[in-house]
Amino acid sequence: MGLLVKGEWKDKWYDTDKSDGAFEREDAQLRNWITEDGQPGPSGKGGFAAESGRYHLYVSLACPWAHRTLIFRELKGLTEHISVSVVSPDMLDCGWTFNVDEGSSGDSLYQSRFLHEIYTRNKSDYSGRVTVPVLWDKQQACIVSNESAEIIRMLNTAFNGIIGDEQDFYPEHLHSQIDEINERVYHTINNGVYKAGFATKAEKYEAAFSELFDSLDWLESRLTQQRYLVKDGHKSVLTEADWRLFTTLIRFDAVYFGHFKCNLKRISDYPAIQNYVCDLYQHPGVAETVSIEHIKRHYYYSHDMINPMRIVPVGPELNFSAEHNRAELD
Ligand SMILES: N[C@@H](CCC(=O)N[C@@H](CS)C(=O)NCC(=O)O)C(=O)O
Repeated sequence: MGLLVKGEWKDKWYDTDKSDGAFEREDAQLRNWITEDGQPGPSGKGGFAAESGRYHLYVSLACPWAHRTLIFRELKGLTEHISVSVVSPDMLDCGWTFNVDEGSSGDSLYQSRFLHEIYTRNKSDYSGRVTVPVLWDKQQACIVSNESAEIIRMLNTAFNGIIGDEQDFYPEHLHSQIDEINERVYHTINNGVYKAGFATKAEKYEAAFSELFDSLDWLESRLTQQRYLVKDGHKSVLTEADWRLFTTLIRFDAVYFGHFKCNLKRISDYPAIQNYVCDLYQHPGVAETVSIEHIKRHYYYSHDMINPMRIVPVGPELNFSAEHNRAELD
């Protein structure tokens, strides 16, 4: 694990000293948008028009943030239009690598060895963390974005004219409801598990732990009443809020419960949430984006600060293909 400082790779773990033992996630720096006609999006510069075959995603199958982008690529029928490279699950001294022997697909564009080469190809003196996902423009040979929350919004709409798909996971009239749920889910669940797992002081871990399980209780009661998180009139509808939550829930029992010490309850102890995960997992195209093997290997093997012997647990038994009762709910 490390970062780039003026284009030079430095092997360095997260610095929690400056925040008294709390893990604080850095904001993504590269924030351009693909739009239908290449006009600038809400941030960054323009010139990134939606085109078939022009863009490439660098992802890790282990990473919950990258996972969102793979799900949207599937849901929106973009697999033929946006190519993908998968990094190795092992993220050690050199950061994310394209080591094929360890399960990477290799870098089909530049045959790079390390993901940090993609960041310096974009900007030779880049300083910052080298994270997945990365959305790459093959035409201009540069990074469009390294912020998953924004990449999924681009995939949701920018390519509609090309693919003829109008499914909208962030409909205008539901923005405020979706944003409000995303806010709580992000801070207490998506990033909450990391705040618990990467804390270096007990009180910071305990604070994240209690917020996390308060939010899971809130979700259990909400999902007992309704199929999806957001209501549109009487019925709930599937939105990006569900997909953003899903990528954390699917990793929970395999990794966060043990490795990040989020062990008050497993997801399988919450009947409604467990069925909800199965429901989303069984949505067409989604199971293909889930690799429990990469997920377990990445966290347990890469974070030697937390698991110095790098032994990857064999269990638990997981069955996301089980029957669920969710279709009966509003
Ligand atoms: N804001 C980013 C966060 C991405 C992120 O933190 N990815 C992790 C993998 S789960 C990563 O690449 N970490 C490497 C590092 O922090 O050095 C997003 O959502 O796209």
